[in-house]
Amino acid sequence: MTAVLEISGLGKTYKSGHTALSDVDLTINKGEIFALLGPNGAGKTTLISIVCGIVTASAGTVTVAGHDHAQGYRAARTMIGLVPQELHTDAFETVMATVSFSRGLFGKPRDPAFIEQLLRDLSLWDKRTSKIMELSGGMKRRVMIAKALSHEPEILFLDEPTAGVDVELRRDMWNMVRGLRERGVTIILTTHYIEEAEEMADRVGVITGGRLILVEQKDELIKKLGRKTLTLNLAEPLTAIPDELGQWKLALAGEGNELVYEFDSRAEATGVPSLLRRMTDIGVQFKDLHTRQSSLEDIFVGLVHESNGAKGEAA
Ligand SMILES: Nc1ncnc2c1ncn2[C@@H]1O[C@H](COP(=O)(O)OP(=O)(O)OP(=O)(O)O)[C@@H](O)[C@H]1O
Repeated sequence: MTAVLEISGLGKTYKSGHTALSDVDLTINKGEIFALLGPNGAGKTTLISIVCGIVTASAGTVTVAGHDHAQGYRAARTMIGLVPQELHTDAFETVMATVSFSRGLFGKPRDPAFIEQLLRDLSLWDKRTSKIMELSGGMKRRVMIAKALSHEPEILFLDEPTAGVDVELRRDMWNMVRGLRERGVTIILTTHYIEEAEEMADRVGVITGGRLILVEQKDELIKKLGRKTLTLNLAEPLTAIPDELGQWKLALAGEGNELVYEFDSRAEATGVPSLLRRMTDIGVQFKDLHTRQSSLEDIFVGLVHESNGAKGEAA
């Protein structure tokens, strides 16, 4: 695996005195899709903005494909495309002029065939002579993507790309992301839609309070997702878990009226059938049962909560 982006000891304290990032270390590999998850104000945009040269870091280093960000900024920045959260572009220009101009800004030679293909891929070709101000919000977002890709970057940052977009644009966006990945482009996105990260990302990072608290392969997270909880509503309450049920990881809840069993739903033997048989054998009856699958959202919320709790304790 080749590292395309290396972030080390990155920190940012704004002039207001607010520390938005603390000691962030992160390595992104070429060709991967990395999702950065975090609650509002976690520091996601600050992180992206530093890498894209919009905000200056207070501490740490950023290296883009071997180019040190501070010394070789131009070379580093040319390799990066950014689709920002906020849409800002010249309202009076046409789509074609806006996108072609962006390419020129990075010193790339004109390539009308490339721009045409890009506009076609983003369903913007028919709108190429329209002024930006005449476009719908979704179309404007497509223009922002076309601008970000106009200089053929190797790394694409998407900051909340699907917030407030319609289903069609979201689908197009993900098709585009998959297509770019096939061509070896590295994609780093922030999203509030955790299912999206679940579907698209190779790896996931969770950031909260300016700290990167977890970076993990999505498959690993899916293993965690595989955890299920079975709750059995008992016919008669229990005061303790019977010794005969000692081999299962059980807990009593609901004042002894519920028996809760947590298990790995992907495991070959979940232990559920044998547990139910054993309960029947020893005369512990249940009226009802239900299962619940933990989602990435549960894991995410739990992590953020834990981290905030730890901060509170430390304070
Ligand atoms: N220019 C600034 N001056 C002072 N504080 C700032 C500035 N920009 C951002 N912040 C603060 O830094 C923190 C991190 O903000 P950032 O925009 O990076 O978060 P985020 O994770 O992108 O949030 P969201 O999901 O809401 O976009 C927030 O508390 C924010 O108020």
